[in-house]
Amino acid sequence: MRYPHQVMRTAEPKTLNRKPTTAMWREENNQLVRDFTFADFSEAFAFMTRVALAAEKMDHHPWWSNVYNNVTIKLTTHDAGNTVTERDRQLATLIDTLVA
Ligand SMILES: C[C@H](O)[C@H](O)[C@H]1CNC2=NC(N)=NC(=O)C2=N1
Repeated sequence: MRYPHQVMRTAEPKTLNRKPTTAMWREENNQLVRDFTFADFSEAFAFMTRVALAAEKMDHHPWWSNVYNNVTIKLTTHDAGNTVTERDRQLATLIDTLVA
């Protein structure tokens, strides 16, 4: 049986468990770069929301761009003169767990 609040629910958050079709991180111009392609904008933006919360917790923030279902993330440490540091590698690893 369904309770009223269940009837009101919208679609299941299927977005959060789906694997994107991506290559892994590459190092390019002193940045760790990874491109992600999702099924649609909702999936891409759900992913970005999760990354944003994780980044804020780490106090380490991505450069990123989003066009519809594509997200590109570039990680570098501006406190270290825009070089790749352990903090970038940690955030990359964390981001990987959010799409796994
Ligand atoms: C003051 C603050 O902790 C720093 O500016 C943090 C915030 N987020 C950051 N993010 C990134 N990508 N590089 C940094 O050097 C950095 N530094």
